[in-house]
Amino acid sequence: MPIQPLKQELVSFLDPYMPESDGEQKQEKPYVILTYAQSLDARIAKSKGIRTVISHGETNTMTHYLRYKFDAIMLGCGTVLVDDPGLNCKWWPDDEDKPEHLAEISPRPVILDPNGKWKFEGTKMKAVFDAGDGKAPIVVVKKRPEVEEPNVDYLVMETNFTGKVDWNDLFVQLKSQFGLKSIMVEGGGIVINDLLQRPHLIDALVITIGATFLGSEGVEVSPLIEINLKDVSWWRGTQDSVLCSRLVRHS
Ligand SMILES: NC(=O)c1ccc[n+]([C@@H]2O[C@H](COP(=O)([O-])OP(=O)(O)OC[C@H]3O[C@@H](n4cnc5c(N)ncnc54)[C@H](O)[C@@H]3O)[C@@H](O)[C@H]2O)c1
Ligand SMILES: Nc1nc(=O)c(N)c(NC[C@H](O)[C@H](O)[C@H](O)COP(=O)(O)O)[nH]1
Repeated sequence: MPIQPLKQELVSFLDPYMPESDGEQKQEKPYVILTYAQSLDARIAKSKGIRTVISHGETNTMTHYLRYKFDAIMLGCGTVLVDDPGLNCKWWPDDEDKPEHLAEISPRPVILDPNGKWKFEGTKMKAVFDAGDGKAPIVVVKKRPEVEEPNVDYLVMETNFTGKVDWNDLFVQLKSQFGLKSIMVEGGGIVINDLLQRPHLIDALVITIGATFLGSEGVEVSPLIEINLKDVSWWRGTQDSVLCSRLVRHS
């Protein structure tokens, strides 16, 4: 389905929080933003197993604009198993022709799946890839699968006693092994709550706030510790608003 035109004011609103387009970024780690849509009661879905639309058409297009600007889009396996997302980019500049294949402008999906629960085959992401409209994923696993899927790259990483990989190591590996200089992390709940607690790893937040309550059974975004924001800006749309900010880093 085609997306709405991009509200032009969103370009200048987002600009201070975007990665440098070409300049060589000197740091070891890619430029990382955390971006998601939440309800007024800080829920990102009605429940773990339900794909829930929170964004208005305007902010849905904004997400595609972000996909255009970033090298990679990262999600936990909880989200890909429930939402079956395509993760490609359907937006390109008005003054450019439609790309022959949307894969050219789409970010590389990165799926966190240490226990190998998700398969590329049979997904919307695979159908999009087969049509030339999206890139094949990098899957982060703790052990290389016995049967590797065609076109998938596996990044094997150690996990700690909670089954998690070290975020800093992960970002550094994604840049050094795959050349990913910028990553937008889209969720879901476990990933967002974990990363919000690591302000030193997050370069910016882009949060859509929808005019809805999803209820206490919903997937909640609420980090264990207090997190303070700086350089805060707001954009107000027809139905939802967007907050951009940086996170205060602990000394
Ligand atoms: N509104 C939004 O913007 C938005 C965005 C994304 C997802 N969602 C919703 O979120 C829900 C899913 O969230 P969730 O919390 O169940 O799952 P999730 O997507 O956060 O995935 C969690 C899984 O990712 C892996 N993982 C997370 N951190 C890891 C780490 N550091 N190292 C290794 N593996 C790691 C683990 O296997 C973990 O079980 C769905 O309902 C989805 O619709 C909403
Ligand atoms: N920005 C945003 N607003 C929402 O209301 C919502 N539910 C998501 N959720 C993020 C989740 O990862 C989705 O599954 C993919 O964003 C879908 O991606 P596709 O359109 O299939 O490419 N994201």
